[in-house]
Amino acid sequence: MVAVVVVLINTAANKGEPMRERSNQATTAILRNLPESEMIESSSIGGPGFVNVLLSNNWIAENIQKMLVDGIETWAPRLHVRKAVVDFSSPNIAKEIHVGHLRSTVIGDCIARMLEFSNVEVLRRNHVGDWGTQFGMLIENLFDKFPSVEDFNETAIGDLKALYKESKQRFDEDPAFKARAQQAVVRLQGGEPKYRQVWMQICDISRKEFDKVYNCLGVELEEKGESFYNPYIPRVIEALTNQGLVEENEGARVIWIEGFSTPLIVVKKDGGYNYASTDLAALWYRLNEEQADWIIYVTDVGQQEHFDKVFSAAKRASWLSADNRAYPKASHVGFGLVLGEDGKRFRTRSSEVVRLVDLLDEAKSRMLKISKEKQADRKKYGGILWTDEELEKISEPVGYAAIKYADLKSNRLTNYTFSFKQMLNTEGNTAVSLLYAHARICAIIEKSEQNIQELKKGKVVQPASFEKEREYFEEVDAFELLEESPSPKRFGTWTMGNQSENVTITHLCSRLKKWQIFKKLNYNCGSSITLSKILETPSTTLKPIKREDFDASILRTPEKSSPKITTGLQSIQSRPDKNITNKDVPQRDYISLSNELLVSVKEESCEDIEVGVKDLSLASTSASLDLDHVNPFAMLLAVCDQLAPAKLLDVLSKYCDPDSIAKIGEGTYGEAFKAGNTVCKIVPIDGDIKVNGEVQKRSEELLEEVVLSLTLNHLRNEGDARNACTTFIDTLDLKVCQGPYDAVLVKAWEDWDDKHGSENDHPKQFPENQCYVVFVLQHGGKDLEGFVLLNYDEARSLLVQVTAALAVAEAAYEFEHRDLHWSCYLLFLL
Ligand SMILES: NC(=[NH2+])NCCC[C@H](N)C(=O)O
Repeated sequence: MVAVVVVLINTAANKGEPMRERSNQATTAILRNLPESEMIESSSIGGPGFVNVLLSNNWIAENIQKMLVDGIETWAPRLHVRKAVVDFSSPNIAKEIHVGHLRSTVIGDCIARMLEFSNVEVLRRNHVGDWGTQFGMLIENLFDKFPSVEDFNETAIGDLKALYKESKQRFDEDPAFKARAQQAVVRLQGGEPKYRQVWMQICDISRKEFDKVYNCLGVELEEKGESFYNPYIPRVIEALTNQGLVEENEGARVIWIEGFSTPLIVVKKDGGYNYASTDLAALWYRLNEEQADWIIYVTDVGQQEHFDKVFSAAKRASWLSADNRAYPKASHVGFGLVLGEDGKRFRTRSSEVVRLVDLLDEAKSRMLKISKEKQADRKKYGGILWTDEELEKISEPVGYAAIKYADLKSNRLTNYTFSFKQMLNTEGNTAVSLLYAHARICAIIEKSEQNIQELKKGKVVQPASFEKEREYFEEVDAFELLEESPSPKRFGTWTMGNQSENVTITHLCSRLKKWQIFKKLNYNCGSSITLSKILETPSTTLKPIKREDFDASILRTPEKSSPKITTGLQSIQSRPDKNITNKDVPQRDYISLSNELLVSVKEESCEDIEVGVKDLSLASTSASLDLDHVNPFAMLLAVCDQLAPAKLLDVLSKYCDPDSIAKIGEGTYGEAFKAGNTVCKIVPIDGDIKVNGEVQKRSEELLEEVVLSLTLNHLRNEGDARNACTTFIDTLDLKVCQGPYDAVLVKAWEDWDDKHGSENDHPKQFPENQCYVVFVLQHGGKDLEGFVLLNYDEARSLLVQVTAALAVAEAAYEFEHRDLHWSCYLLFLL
């Protein structure tokens, strides 16, 4: 395990020489003054402004071990804080709890957890807005609707949101109502029982809604709403006045704060208190009654100025120290807006505020849908099926976690775009994939049947070498392959392979590595080594590879493989066709298996190598085949050894009785038919109509594929031991055809359709002059998607063979398969 810490000293370091000079001095000074520490393995300058510090593997291993034995708590930082108030979530009664409050809830809970982890006593405060002027209009409106207080209850009050809307409209439009509402605030705040009672009922309804959200998110909060601090306000204002901080301003009483053009209003013109008066009283209470050392407020960045002013007033009153680092202290933790995918404020389609319960529900139901889709896959491939209850059960926490995680992962201070699609992605940096990884780790631990608690207490685990890590992951990959394949899961298939045989996959890796090193060493003196020899690849067996020590005596002089690549083309060049250029395919002069190798070569030759490698690439036809000057269709014919296109049935019937031809598969590319022992892949080309919803491939594209097949066929040349491998499917023949599907083919197509339901277009649609390329291939067996891997050895053997084949093809022809999926593997047992 290695960690590299990069310290950015000055981003402006590149801007000018003096700056660079200074940054160099700084990095050197830091390096020189880094104290000796067992934590640090080594340190170096990593460019202007950067110091790289490599953490010691031993130190990390020892500490992780200590943590495993003594518990993660021992890693808790020691803070100079005994008690903290985290003021978060804090929605407003009778108003909707919205996505802004969701952010506050998620971020605030996270801060509270971190402090709790650090052994700080945390007061998780829900500073709900339960004391605003909104209550006047709500209560007055309710009195109009239900003249008798006894009639009030939750069902009668019903939807608070609607009540709020209605009351607000009356308040704005009807001056008499407005006056009554204002009176009602005074009566409520004066403590009149009738008003108090309705107010409490309204608060209860809102509270229930808030609690639903907190339950879903697993967040605990203790409500101390604005109303709680109301009795403290007069005393606090009086104290501040006595300190000479409160002044008259335009009829209001205010505190002036340096640096702000408007003061902090603490008593309104009408003598009422406001948000700021409450926050001053709350701050006083938290400092003096609750004796908190650190008070943290989590709200959107829009409230930054409010808190700056409140904190500055508290500093002027010496409640807080002027030094921001000193305790007790108060901090505002702001966050950006939540935006919809349209870049605007997150709203419902009818531009209403989104209800948080609905939002959480939607995350759950979308997750359920995704889980069900995965279930359908498992059904298809024979995986373990879950019951509906189980699916339901996992969708809830995963869906909710997705929302939380997406929020926490985003930059706190910038606006954040809410996207279900992104947050519920099963891959990438999302809660879903993290939880999946966690579940897998748990499954591995469970399957290992080891007592983890006991293992933890064992002796210090020496830092694993990379070799071992790789070995481990290769094994895990083999397991994964087993699990993903439709293997029988219930039988005892999780055996670790045949331990008595001296078989390890590591040997493949170490041999590959040695081979690379040898190549590197011998690059300039011109010797190479035969990869297939080193690998001792079992070409088509599903038996495990045997241990074979590397034998340096098999070093050979590298003769490049290019003459072989071009065999197919050379046969074209000898044909009389005028359209084909006589341009020779460049000789393959450079073999590069890794960047490491490229980098190690002397500088002046780097460019040549790059050019060489480009020329070699099978994809860069421009270098090997000058397509600007040839007719690709003619070229295709020539490569296929034809003067004119053949008929489909003539090609296929070479291998069997036409009536026995059967369709065996399909893709958007075309269709596969079984003809005797071969599989004929028919790919329509060059036509103008769309086939299976796609534009048809052009001759030039097929030409590439055809040359590729021929090229890979050369690997089968078993007479030559260099880079030999028979793992790639044998291309027995290649033909360009023309004309519609023959009746037997149409019948075969329809038979398959009856059984499997084709997703492809009916071949009837092909016009008279439709062209195709037919790949006649060796029948390779069953594809991995449907193949049952029975044990670890089989999975490993498959991985070894595939890896080896890819390595051989890469060594020989720079071939890279960039889209390997499980229908690309065909398997059969020997
Ligand atoms: N002490 C505080 N001011 N806390 C934050 C309260 C947030 C406020 N109720 C709002 O919805 O924006």
